[in-house]
Parts: sequence; structure tokens; C-alpha cells
Amino acid sequence: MTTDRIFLMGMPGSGKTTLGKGLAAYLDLPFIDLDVEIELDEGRTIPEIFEQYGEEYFRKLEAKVLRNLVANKDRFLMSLGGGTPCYMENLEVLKKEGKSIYMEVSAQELFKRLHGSGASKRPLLNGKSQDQLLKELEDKLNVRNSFYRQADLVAKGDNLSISEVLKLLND
Ligand SMILES: Nc1ncnc2c1ncn2[C@@H]1O[C@H](COP(=O)(O)OP(=O)(O)O)[C@@H](O)[C@H]1O
Ligand SMILES: O=C(O)C1=C[C@@H](OP(=O)(O)O)[C@@H](O)[C@H](O)C1
Ligand SMILES: [Mg+2]
Repeated sequence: MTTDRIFLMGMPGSGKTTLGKGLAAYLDLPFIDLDVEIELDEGRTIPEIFEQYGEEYFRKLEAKVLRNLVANKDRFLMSLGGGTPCYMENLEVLKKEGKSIYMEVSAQELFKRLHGSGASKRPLLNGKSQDQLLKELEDKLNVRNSFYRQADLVAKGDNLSISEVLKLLND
């Protein structure tokens, strides 16, 4: 299977954007962050899109932008949004069009990373008490794991490094 098209999936805070940039540089692949592409396409930030049009609109936009990118680019490492594989039959696109990696991080670790300012840029997690945030992360992880675990590779750990993910890809 081609490793010229890699998709990183996982929960918000799992490191898709942060590790994705480094991984893309190591692999000499153009880096794409799907959330950034959605913002460019729409001319609004993710929080603005949710606020003004709601989640359903966002999911349709996400599905459209994903398909456009895949149709037009041969090589990339793409960091997806946390929900991307779980809606609009996007998982089928991901499975067909490249190699997918699930960055599996525990809900407790996600909470540690997101409980400060991290939630404010993420409309689905914003404005919650600490208890609510942890519960929401646990619930979402439970539901989404059935999608994420269909990835071609699983990089599991609360302290994942670029080299660990690279090793997984090369094994
Ligand atoms: N492997 C990691 N170890 C420790 N902290 C991390 C790691 N990956 C990401 N983070 C931190 O978690 C937060 C969210 O990371 P981000 O890359 O935006 O996640 P995602 O794109 O998956 O939502 C950031 O503050 C980032 O510094
Ligand atoms: O989990 C989700 O449904 C979402 C995650 C976000 O991306 P990150 O996973 O990069 O935070 C972004 O796509 C949007 O706020 C919805
Ligand atoms: Mg991200």
C-alpha cells in the first residue's frame, strides 16, 4: 500500500496536528491539516462555523473538503479532525485512498492536554466544567474507538513520539 498518502486520526488532543507536522517533515511529504483547509475553504474559523451554522453543516463541509483534497493531491500526510472518520462515510474514503494511523491516547491524558485553553478552540469541548470535560472525552472515545480502530496502523501511548510512529510505519 502506498505510504505517499497518510492520514492521522484520533481524538482531539491526540497530537494529530503536532506530531503530524514533524512526521511529514521526516517523510518529506507535504503536510495538510484538514481543519485548516476547512477554514480556508469557508473563510471562517472552526468555532465560527459551529457557532453560525452548527455541527451538521460542519460535517458536510468536512466531507466535501476531504474528498476535494484527496481528488487533487497525490502525496501528503494529512492530519484529520477528531470526528472525520466517524461521519459521512469518510472512513471508506480514508481506507481506500491511503494509509491510516490511529493515534490512541487515553481519555485521562487527553484531558490533561485539553483542560486549559485547548478546549476553547474546540467547540464540541468548549465551556464544560473539568468533570464534564473528562466525561465527554471518555464518552466520545468509547463511541469513536469503533471507527478509529479500523485504521491500518495503531500508534498507542500517552507519550507518543515521532520516532515511535515512524518505526510503526517502517515495520
Ligand atoms: N505526543 C504528545 N505529547 C505531549 N503533548 C502533546 C503530544 N501531542 C500533542 N500534545 C499537546 O496536546 C495539545 C493538542 O495537540 P494537537 O496536536 O493540537 O492535537 P489534535 O490535532 O490531535 O487535536 C497541544 O497542546 C500539544 O502540545
Ligand atoms: O472531534 C471533533 O469532532 C472535532 C475535532 C476538531 O479537530 P481536532 O481533533 O484537531 O481538535 C475539529 O475538526 C472540530 O472541532 C471537530
Ligand atoms: Mg488538530
